[in-house]
Amino acid sequence: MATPRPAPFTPKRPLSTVSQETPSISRFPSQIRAQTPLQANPPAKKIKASVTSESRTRTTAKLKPAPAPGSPKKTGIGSRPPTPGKPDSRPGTPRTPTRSTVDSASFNPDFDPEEGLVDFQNVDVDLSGEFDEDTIPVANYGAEDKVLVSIRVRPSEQSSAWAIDNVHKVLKLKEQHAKTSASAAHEFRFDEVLTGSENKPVYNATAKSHVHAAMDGYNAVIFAYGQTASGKTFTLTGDETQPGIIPRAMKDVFTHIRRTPTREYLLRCSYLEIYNEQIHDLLSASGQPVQLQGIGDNVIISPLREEVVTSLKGVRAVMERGEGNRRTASTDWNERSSRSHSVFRLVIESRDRGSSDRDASPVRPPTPGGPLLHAKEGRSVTTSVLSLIDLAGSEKATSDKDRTREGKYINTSLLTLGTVIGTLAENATKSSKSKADHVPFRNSKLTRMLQPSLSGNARISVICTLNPDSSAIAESTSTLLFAQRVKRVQLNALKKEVVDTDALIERYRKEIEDLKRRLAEREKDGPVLNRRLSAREQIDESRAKNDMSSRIHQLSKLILTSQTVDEDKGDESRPASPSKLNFDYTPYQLQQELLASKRLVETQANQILSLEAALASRPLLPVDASESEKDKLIEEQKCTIDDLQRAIDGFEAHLGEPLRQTREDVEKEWSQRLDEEKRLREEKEHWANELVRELEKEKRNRRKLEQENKALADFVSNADSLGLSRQSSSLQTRIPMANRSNNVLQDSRKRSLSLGTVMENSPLKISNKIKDEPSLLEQTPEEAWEEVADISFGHEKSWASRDQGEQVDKENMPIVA
Ligand SMILES: Nc1ncnc2c1ncn2[C@@H]1O[C@H](COP(=O)(O)OP(=O)(O)OP(=O)(O)O)[C@@H](O)[C@H]1O
Repeated sequence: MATPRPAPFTPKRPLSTVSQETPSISRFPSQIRAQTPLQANPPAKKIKASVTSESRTRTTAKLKPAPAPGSPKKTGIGSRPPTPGKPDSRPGTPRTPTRSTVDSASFNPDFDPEEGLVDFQNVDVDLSGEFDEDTIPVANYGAEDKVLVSIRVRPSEQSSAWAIDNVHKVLKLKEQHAKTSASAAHEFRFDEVLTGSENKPVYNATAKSHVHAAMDGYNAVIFAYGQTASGKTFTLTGDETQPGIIPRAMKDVFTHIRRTPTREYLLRCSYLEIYNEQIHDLLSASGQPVQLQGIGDNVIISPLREEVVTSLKGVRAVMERGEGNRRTASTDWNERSSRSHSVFRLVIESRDRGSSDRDASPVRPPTPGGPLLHAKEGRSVTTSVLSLIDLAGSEKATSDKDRTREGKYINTSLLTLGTVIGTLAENATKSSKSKADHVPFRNSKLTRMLQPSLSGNARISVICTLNPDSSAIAESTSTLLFAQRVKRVQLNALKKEVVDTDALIERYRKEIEDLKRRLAEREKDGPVLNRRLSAREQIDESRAKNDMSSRIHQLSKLILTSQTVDEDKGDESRPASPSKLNFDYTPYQLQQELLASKRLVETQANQILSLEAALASRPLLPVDASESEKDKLIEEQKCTIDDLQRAIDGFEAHLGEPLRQTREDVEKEWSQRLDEEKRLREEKEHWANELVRELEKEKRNRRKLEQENKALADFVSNADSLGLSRQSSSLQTRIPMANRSNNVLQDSRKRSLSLGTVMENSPLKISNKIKDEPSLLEQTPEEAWEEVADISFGHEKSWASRDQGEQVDKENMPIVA
């Protein structure tokens, strides 16, 4: 049996406050609308149906009776007024690119990056009448370790089912309803219990201290939770007469800057939504799904467009653009129900402006629990993120198929949020961390995105919105139980700061200054230079200047975008180039972007090189290292030296030994050869001396023989001349002469024998020719005699013929003779 559908809460608003033509800015004050450039050209955005816009009630507005249960007014998307530039705004359909008209960092060569830095002098606070001008509260958020949980009960035309005690911050179900409800006995107590349509007290009680915590360097999360049509969007965004938490928070941010002359700030904002478990960047026209990367509590949202904002007006414009891209639809309970969880993020970077300013300025007291911001040279950079989350409302099944499907996703993620909060609350009560239960953060995109904050690294404020009607008691009780669980979650948020004074922001600032100086020089020389340049060169020069401007612009954006990550890197987290490509740019602008990116890569490559060089040349120990550190280093180096020595010894033992052996063997062999050669030489010298001596002796003997031969010849000739008997005398003469010659030959033979012995043993080589010639020593006495006779009587002739006919080696001459 179909249960009667609860009456939708659609309080009406007087038509005069909102016009049909400008529905997109229905949530902002009319005076703001007048200032924004969107007025002339309203941005493409999905809006609540005019009926819904009108239905927003003022504080004192009387709520009109709701349509009869069971017959909800289904306006539907198709029945909404046409939205300029957005023909089909159906949930889930691709969104038409929207162009930023904000004074956030748009692509403009004349953009001065210094303008991106906001301080107390140049901040545009744009104080409006409806905003609170209270002094900044210095809340004790530093000591806070619990989630700030508040209940906001929406006004209702019906009588409330709940007894509300604002003073004691207690809610209790009324008697008449308690009988049938499970929460009958429950009395719910929270940090704040708020009623009415005034958003200012809600902001002051639930968000203000967290906004200032974010400005002071803490991550802060403020989110609204509750059933559909209970007032989450109204609380966070509000309308033109009742700005919600987000516009008030933004206004407070700029007020804070104006009141803090000691620091300078850089603000970036992004806007995304989780629709059917897919994350979409509400500021990017690319339609590219956003991914969650990182490990554990380190969650990177990428690619995500972040826009530098320098004024409240700029923030509003960015918000409007994002709002326009949000998926909303009419449901049975809400004419413009949020069909997604939306997250508005503001990244706040700040740094000290220097000691002189600090001394002169009124200084806020240091934040309790947080580290001091002042680094060595007082230029540390503090980064924090303020997240403002409007959750989709939990709901029962609707009559629309698409809404039912969306509702399933919404309910699943809210259920996961509940489970995560429940587990965290349970874990907070456990004494040891090892007993802690696994927290299923990854079960939904919402909880995964909130993991760092829910794990404790953020100040959290939860505003649970209630529909006080009796028909919603079950949902309200569920919401209150969720709120109770959240209250038990333990927090431990710390400031996030870059203590290193060489932070990126500083380095890029230097580069920006350098580029600006160079650009100014070119501008100065421009007129003179242009006269000398051809038309083509002038265009090139102009392009170069544009490149420089783009580069300045790009760098100024880079300073602010350390959150993005290279997709290809997977889970590895590192600062990377931001994904800020705007497809609304003209081709020329895209080219400029490309050029600027290329140059950035080059610069970063150079920076890497110089860092590597610095790393390589850095001393092993700092100058002010302690003695123990030095001793330790010496000890380590000694160990290294010992190791090296051992290695050298090992080398000697295993490789040096064979080499030495070889060398010794070679040396020995050559030394033996040398000795042998020396010995042979000595022997030769010795025999040469012997030969010389023998030769001399032979010469003497020869001379003696010649003398004897001559004397004999003289004697014979004298005897012949005396006429002695020729026969007898010749015979007689011959005999003694023969005897005598024999004697001489015998002597010669002896001498030759001794010389022959010498020659035989001599190492000197004797010519074969001489060897073959018959020696006197080997001749018979008769032959010798003939020879002698021949010598006696024809020696002159004999020697002459020898000279002519025979080639006798002179060396052998004495021997033969
Ligand atoms: N405190 C309030 N005072 C006056 N009007 C309110 C209040 N809370 C909610 N409303 C009105 O109730 C209607 C539904 O509120 P709202 O859209 O904020 O609900 P929601 O919780 O965001 O719903 P959903 O989850 O479906 O998006 C709106 O028209 C809104 O103006």
